[in-house]
Amino acid sequence: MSTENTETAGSLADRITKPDESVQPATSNGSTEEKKDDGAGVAAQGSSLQEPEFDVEVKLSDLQADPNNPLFSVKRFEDLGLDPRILKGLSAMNFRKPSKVQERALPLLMHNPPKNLIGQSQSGTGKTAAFVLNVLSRLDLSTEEMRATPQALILAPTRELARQIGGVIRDIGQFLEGLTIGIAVPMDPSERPKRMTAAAVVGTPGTVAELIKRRILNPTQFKVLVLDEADNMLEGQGLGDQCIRTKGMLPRNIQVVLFSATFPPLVRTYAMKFAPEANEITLRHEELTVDGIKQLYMDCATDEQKYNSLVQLYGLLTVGSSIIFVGTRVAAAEIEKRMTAEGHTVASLTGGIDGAQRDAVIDAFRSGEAKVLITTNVLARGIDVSTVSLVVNYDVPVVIPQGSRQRQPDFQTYLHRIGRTGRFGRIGVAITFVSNREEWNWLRQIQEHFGCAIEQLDTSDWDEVERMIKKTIKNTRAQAKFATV
Ligand SMILES: Nc1ncnc2c1ncn2[C@@H]1O[C@H](COP(=O)(O)OP(=O)(O)OP(=O)(O)O)[C@@H](O)[C@H]1O
Repeated sequence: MSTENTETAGSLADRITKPDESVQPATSNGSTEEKKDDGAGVAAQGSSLQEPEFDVEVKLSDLQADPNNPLFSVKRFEDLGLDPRILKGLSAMNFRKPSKVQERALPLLMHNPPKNLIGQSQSGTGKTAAFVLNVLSRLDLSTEEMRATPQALILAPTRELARQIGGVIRDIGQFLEGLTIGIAVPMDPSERPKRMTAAAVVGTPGTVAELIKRRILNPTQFKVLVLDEADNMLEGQGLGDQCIRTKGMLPRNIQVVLFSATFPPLVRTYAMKFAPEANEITLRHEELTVDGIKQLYMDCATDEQKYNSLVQLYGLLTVGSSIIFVGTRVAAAEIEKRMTAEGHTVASLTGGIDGAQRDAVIDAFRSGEAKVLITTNVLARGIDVSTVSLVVNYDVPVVIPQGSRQRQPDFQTYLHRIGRTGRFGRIGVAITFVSNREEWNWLRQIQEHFGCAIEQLDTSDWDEVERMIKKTIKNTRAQAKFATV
């Protein structure tokens, strides 16, 4: 499994956040603890890598008017049969037009009788809102009793993603009176409530299964089951087993919705069993890279030179927000320690730290208080922080396929990692470090797999590197304006 699995079958430290805790009940002011920007901006906000005169409104509408762009749609949200209070929520979030995946998925999702859906779309194109709109449309909040009855279950691979999705439900549903949201992620057993009484429940699979088993969460009235990052959730053991176990405890006729940017062929076959007779929205792997993300690599002679390159880049990293992906928790801790000792301000988040600390770090990163985040694959997927303008693959993501001893490039993880930048038409830069022939080969395979160009940055001239990155952002932005993704 490529993503660092933070919750295993044995993990009993359950975290349940009642609606009034990390995710607040729907309010009309839409204030959020995990403050998101309004979604209409295109350039990385707060980044001096962007040009200030840039007209973000023009840009997003240009992208949404290009039929070849994943953000394109002919319809308006008003044409999709949504409740006026939900439309009001979208408007408050400044979502003007649906993206392609939202326009295509919503009629399929909201059709009655409900049908299953397997949906694929590039990173940062609004899959979350697509399934959240369906979830909100299907909740019955008409009585006190129903408001306290769990009706929709969304499973995500990590606590950070579960909390983020809870925030999106709250934001879009802010005008739905009585909307209650429960977050079920690992927490101390002493903090567990006796009963989870929220209409929409978002959680990680192990915790949710455990809550159902302990009769804290009543599974009998669930109408919708969503798996976000579904390929990751279903592949391999661990999360996959937990998802199957959980689904086995839910009503048989539940609507199953699977979303991801990636569905490798083997997992897709399995996904079709998990979501029988599903409608499908698919992409070829050559269509998966996002034009707004400029992909670069740096040839570093040694591991030490990798570190030196990172430190050299630091000035650029802090211009916007940046994520540095490393292969292991140990590597993350070492780099953090070394950089901190040398006077740099960096934060780190891995599966090795406790839940409360993880929440504090990701919240600080979202708010911009922490600008450089060192992490493992635990944050490779789904995390949406629109100010991220730079992603560094300090280590090329690799995987050891089952039954093999040979490491291979992890195509899916590469795509998800670089997709933490370039969100919803924004521009971003992804730099991968390679320090030997093997890594260089992996990178070449990644390039071939996605049919994309990954250009070299020359580390012998740092002024040139800086110029190149700034120029890249400018060009990428110009390209993205006429993108044919
Ligand atoms: N119709 C819209 N108009 C404007 N902004 C939108 C719209 N839909 C989604 N967004 C914004 O786009 C960003 C990316 O959305 P989201 O996180 O759902 O992407 P995703 O497709 O799930 O990506 P990933 O595959 O990386 O998980 C979010 O900040 C969201 O608020």
